[in-house]
Amino acid sequence: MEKLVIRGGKPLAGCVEISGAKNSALKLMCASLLTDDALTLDNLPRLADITTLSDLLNHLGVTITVRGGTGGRLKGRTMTFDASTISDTVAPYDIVRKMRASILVLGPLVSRAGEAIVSLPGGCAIGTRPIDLHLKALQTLGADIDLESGYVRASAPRGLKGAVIRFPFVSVGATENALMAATLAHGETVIENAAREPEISDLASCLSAMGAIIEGAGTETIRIQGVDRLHGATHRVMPDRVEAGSYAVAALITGGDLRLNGAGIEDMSAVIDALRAAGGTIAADDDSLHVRSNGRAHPLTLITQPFPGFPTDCQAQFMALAALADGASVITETIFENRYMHVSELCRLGADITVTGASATIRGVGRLRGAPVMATDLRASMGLALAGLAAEGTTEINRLYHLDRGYERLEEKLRGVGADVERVPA
Ligand SMILES: CC(=O)N[C@H]1[C@@H](OP(=O)(O)OP(=O)(O)OC[C@H]2O[C@@H](n3ccc(=O)[nH]c3=O)[C@H](O)[C@@H]2O)O[C@H](CO)[C@@H](O)[C@@H]1O
Ligand SMILES: C=C(OP(=O)(O)O)C(=O)O
Repeated sequence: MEKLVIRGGKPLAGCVEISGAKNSALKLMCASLLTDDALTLDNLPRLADITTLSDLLNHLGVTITVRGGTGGRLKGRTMTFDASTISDTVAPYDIVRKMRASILVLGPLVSRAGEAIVSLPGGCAIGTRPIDLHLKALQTLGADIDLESGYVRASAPRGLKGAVIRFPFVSVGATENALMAATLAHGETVIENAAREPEISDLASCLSAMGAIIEGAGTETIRIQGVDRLHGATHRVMPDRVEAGSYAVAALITGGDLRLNGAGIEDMSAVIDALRAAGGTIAADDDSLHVRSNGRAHPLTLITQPFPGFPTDCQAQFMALAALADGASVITETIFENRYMHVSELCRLGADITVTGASATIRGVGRLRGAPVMATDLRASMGLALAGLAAEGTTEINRLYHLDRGYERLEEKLRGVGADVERVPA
């Protein structure tokens, strides 16, 4: 076990390279199951979740070749996924329990191999996170679904059949599972009330490069004409908009000035609006986002929403910023029912936050003071790290494995812009 020790109070300044998006990379890797040719992905981040999914794909028979970075040590890796032979269609509990996104092998497996047995991923700290919409979508495409001993058994021995899938509410993962499954279904599939997240568009563009016929990705209606087979392709993973949003908050919360190279600015409007509302000077040029603090943040009113709304994955980070604002902020979480696990830990650093139902009222304080805190989930951990960077004294963040799921070389990137942070044995 390791912990992060942050000696706060230093304004961060300089450039941060933004990595490839975890939440796109994982789905793109699952898409490799749809073809017996090789799929090459560039700009893959070095993250624990990528390793976990690689282990799962290996278990299913996918051969993976890693070709190192495309540039300096902080550049992404290139990996080739060869699923010419799917030797096993069981995604075991031991791997799936480490990462919920493992459920994204279900659609591709049943669509290409005609069957899949995938462990139910279970809930996690941020909510119960059922997968009913994923299962309903695959049933609509003609898969037989049974739940047995903690596993989902999906079968479609004669292949899936295109259909109209109408989601009752927006789900990123269910849209992705349905989209991947539909590429090899017979006939046309229409996904209504689809998620519009940029990661869906990135997945659709990779699938299209593999020969899929897809229209409307990035809108609420996606049309897919099924094809007999997909072929290999090379695709570059989009930038991580949540990582970029997190470093943007690091600039404002420390009174700093950061240039975020490779940030996907066009996918960050809601976050950029929030950074401006907080009083930051934000400039976008080419592929970098320049974020400069103008002193203490202004209070914020934020509501998490599906894209293009403000992302739930940036909620904890902006709550840390609001904790030091010059007035009272209100943040409302509408996506996950339990995504306030960081509140009590922020309060241990001196924040003044009250949660009522889905809303948190954050009364800004003049300063935070370092303390040992416990990370509960990925973004909560980043919220605490950001608060620690601004706090007086030393903050220790335990359970670092949460951060390692989603932030590539965090302490290296932070040290590169002047933070006093180190990883030590816990
Ligand atoms: C690996 C990945 O990309 N994770 C992201 C993905 O998660 P994920 O794809 O799991 O999130 P969803 O969009 O599916 O979840 C949205 C809401 O729908 C609920 N739901 C979802 C599916 C279902 O079958 N039934 C159901 O009730 C969930 O519990 C949640 O309350 O999108 C979330 C929302 O932007 C992000 O916070 C996660 O970082
Ligand atoms: C919640 C997240 O990831 P996951 O869906 O994999 O838990 C996240 O990236 O913030």
